[in-house]
Amino acid sequence: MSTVRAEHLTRRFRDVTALDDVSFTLEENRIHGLLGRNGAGKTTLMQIMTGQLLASSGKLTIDGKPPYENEAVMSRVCFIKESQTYPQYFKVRHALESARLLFPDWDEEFAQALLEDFRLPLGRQVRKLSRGMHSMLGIIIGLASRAPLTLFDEPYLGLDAVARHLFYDHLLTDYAEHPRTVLLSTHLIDEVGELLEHVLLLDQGRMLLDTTAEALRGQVVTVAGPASAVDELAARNEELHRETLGRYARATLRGDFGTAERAQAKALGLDLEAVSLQDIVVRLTTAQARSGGDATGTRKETTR
Ligand SMILES: Nc1ncnc2c1ncn2[C@@H]1O[C@H](COP(=O)(O)OP(=O)(O)OP(=O)(O)O)[C@@H](O)[C@H]1O
Repeated sequence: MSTVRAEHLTRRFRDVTALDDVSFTLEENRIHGLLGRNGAGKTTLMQIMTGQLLASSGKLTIDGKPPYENEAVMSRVCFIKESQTYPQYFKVRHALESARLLFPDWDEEFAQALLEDFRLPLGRQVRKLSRGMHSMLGIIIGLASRAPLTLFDEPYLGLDAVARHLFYDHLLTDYAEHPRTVLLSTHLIDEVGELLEHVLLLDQGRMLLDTTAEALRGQVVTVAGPASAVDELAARNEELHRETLGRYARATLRGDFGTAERAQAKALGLDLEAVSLQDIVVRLTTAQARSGGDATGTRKETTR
């Protein structure tokens, strides 16, 4: 178990504000998704969490302690990133042996089972692995580490659909038996929609969304029907997107879509459609750009 707390975290790189006053909590033993467009600040945040970077200001703690140069904290953290490098001579076997030494909760039997499932050859030199096989190695280490805080930063570059689903299945099954805090950053949002219990959405360094997946489903809906009825509902909710065809409109709205609001929409003759996590992310980040974000890493206001 591991809890991560960030308070007013900011990280600047010269004129770029990669993280801008970000506060959130990762509750222990949950699978969190870290979403956001390219350059949103996801990797920067994970680097601060793993003590590879210092914040310019603000505070981040893991179980109450800062991770930077803190071996006791870092022994409980596994960070799997796409750009992981290994010594030139390393074979898959060596990478797994190092991981076994590094992670106190390492499960060798599980690692061997994963190797078989992913069909990764133990004796192959890591530098000769294909792009997807390289990702598999990271995923195997991330899963078998059983680290109380496991971070996956875009872990599956080059992985085919079968291997990606193997990863999702193993993560869910193993997590059910050995709960831990997981943070997964990905652009394949629809694929992980069902996996995530909590969603964090970064946009130009700011936290646009920090909510449970369940709450989010009740917050964003698409309504379709007579434009006047859509207008009525849009007047008391945040409108993220709209398409109009004559007197017919279809709008994605954000608000509190509980039983009463849904009944009201039905009574107005509107159809309600669920919105996929990917569409929610696209709509929120596009609405954000329209409402005053700029391309330099700063933003004027949030939609929260
Ligand atoms: N070492 C650095 N020096 C200067 N700018 C940096 C550095 N690291 C990150 N940045 C900038 O900070 C911003 C956030 O980058 P980051 O890598 O955290 O984004 P990301 O959300 O992980 O993006 P992607 O999804 O494309 O991997 C970007 O504008 C990036 O150019």
